Amino acid sequence: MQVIIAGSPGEVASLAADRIERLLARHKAAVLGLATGSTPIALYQELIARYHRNQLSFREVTTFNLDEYVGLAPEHPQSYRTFMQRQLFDRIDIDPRNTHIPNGQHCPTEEAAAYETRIRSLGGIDLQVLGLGRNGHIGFNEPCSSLHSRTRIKTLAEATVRDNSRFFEPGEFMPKLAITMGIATILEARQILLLATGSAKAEAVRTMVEGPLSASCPASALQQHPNTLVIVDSEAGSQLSQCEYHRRVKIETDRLMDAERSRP
Ligand SMILES: O=P(O)(O)OC[C@H]1O[C@](O)(CO)[C@@H](O)[C@@H]1O
Repeated sequence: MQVIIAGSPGEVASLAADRIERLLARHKAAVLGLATGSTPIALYQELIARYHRNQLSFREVTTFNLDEYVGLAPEHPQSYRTFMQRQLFDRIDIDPRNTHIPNGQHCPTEEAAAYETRIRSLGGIDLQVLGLGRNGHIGFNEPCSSLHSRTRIKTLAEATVRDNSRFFEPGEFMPKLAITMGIATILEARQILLLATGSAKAEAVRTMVEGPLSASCPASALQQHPNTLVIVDSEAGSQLSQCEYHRRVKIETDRLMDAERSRP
């Protein structure tokens, strides 16, 4: 697991966009795994800006989102499908037929199995973007999720329901169930990019990076993945005991990249 502690949420977004830009430069038809929540919004804005500057095209890209609320129609204002359309898909040149999000109105068991099959049939995910729940969840894999889990229905933890209630109007129905890629499904992505910003995520970041591998912190499963990059801002990284080490790794990596770029 490589950890980059960026100076600001804006830098987190820009470093993450660099990774995606680099992937698309060598693989125009890449398969991206995408996430919802507040954290990736700045990344999506950066990708949209780069698309407008003709730095990026999504014409041949395929996407798979991590999760969707059970019971919400795709066109529901709070569905993750609506979120993705508004935050990214409607603002870039992606072919809508290549964007995949579980359908919260289909039978969850059948939908989950079909989702796994669709991911596999398109060659698997090249790069998976992840946010991080305050309780250490990734996707909607709440604490105690099996580290071998596949896409399935999950009950949301109370903390998650509380955290995500900010997206719903007071008194509005908020689903307590979701279909989510499993932890084993996520770990099959060839590259993982986890983003976290703000002090509310500091403890979860520390447990994910430095804690024991444990189902109590589902994100700690990423310690087993051979190509995971965690990009946090200084607040989210504030509880890491190896802060200085991570900063030095970034300086050395930047130097190496500059040297690569300036090679004739
Ligand atoms: O970025 P936020 O809004 O803090 O959300 C963090 C996590 O919570 C979720 O939105 C689900 O609760 C995840 O998709 C995300 O990884």
